[in-house]
Amino acid sequence: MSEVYKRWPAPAKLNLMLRIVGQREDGYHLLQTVFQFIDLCDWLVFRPVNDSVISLRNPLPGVPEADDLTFRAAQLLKEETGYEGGVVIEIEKHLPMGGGLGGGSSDAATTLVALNNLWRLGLSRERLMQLGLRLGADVPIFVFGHSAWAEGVGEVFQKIEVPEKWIVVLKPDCHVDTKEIFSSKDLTRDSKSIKIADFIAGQHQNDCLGVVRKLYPSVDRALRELSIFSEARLTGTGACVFAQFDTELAAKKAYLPLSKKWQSYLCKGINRSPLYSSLNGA
Ligand SMILES: C[C@](O)(CO)[C@H](O)COP(=O)(O)OP(=O)(O)OC[C@H]1O[C@@H](n2ccc(N)nc2=O)[C@H](O)[C@@H]1O
Ligand SMILES: Nc1ncnc2c1ncn2[C@@H]1O[C@H](COP(=O)(O)OP(=O)(O)OP(=O)(O)O)[C@@H](O)[C@H]1O
Repeated sequence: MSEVYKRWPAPAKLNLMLRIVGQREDGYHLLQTVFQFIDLCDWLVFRPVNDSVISLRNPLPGVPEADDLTFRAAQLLKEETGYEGGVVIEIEKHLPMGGGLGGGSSDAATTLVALNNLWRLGLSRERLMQLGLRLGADVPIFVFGHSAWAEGVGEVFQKIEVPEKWIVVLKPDCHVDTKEIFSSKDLTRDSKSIKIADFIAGQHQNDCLGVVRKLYPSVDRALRELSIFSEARLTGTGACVFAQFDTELAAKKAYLPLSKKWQSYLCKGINRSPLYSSLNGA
């Protein structure tokens, strides 16, 4: 009989606002952003093996195994701890790639948290966040596991509670390159810092919006079509755009017509990552 292994969730995130307030000497940008998760997830399975090899059961099309963030996260854990075992990783991919929903980063964070548990490594959440940052700026929030006001390059967190609204996400048919947006000469890099209270009062600006709209006309179209129903925003550097709704009914009224034309998702904002409910039930 084949063994049944646990499935670990890797949720998507949204940036409910994003301000660029400076730039470090290494080129990375200093941000103020608000992260919230949505109940749309990739699912990962980790099967222990008797040798020391890390492998992917079903590598993602177009992503060489050694570049996959789950592979790199597992390898980093082995390097850091000297752990000698291996693992086969299986990814059930649902999150669109290059959509600004942080799918690859979330897969990496789930790998760090799950293998820390399965391999009994005993690393603290703080340490896993530091390791995650070496894989990408968006990895630490998924290890943190709670909605947050974030500063630094997006890795210094303060827990916040954000209304858990219904959300419609549209994925325009393009892949936005985060690096390209952050290297644009037209990017606003000197926004004034604001306070959490300003965000709560309605400051939802995303400083990447102007550059992304100009370079990617389909993002511009998605924003215009979604804004007929509610305030439409860009997550991260895109390509995904989203709008919040107070009721499921209102969200469906937007989702139904838009989903005929756009790759779209009807989901809910969540303040606690399902990764930790999964860990506690491990
Ligand atoms: C835009 C956000 O999605 C907001 O959550 C993230 O800051 C991006 O996070 P990410 O996709 O994990 O990005 P990384 O893979 O670390 O970085 C991609 C590229 O974006 C630029 N980058 C990223 C994050 C940051 N705070 N400043 C930057 O300038 C860097 O040129 C970097 O080479
Ligand atoms: N497990 C993975 N899942 C998705 N992409 C991965 C993975 N591992 C590596 N990648 C690479 O990372 C790139 C970005 O993918 P991802 O889905 O994380 O984009 P994103 O949602 O725009 O991320 P972010 O919001 O962090 O910029 C992909 O095009 C792919 O080449």
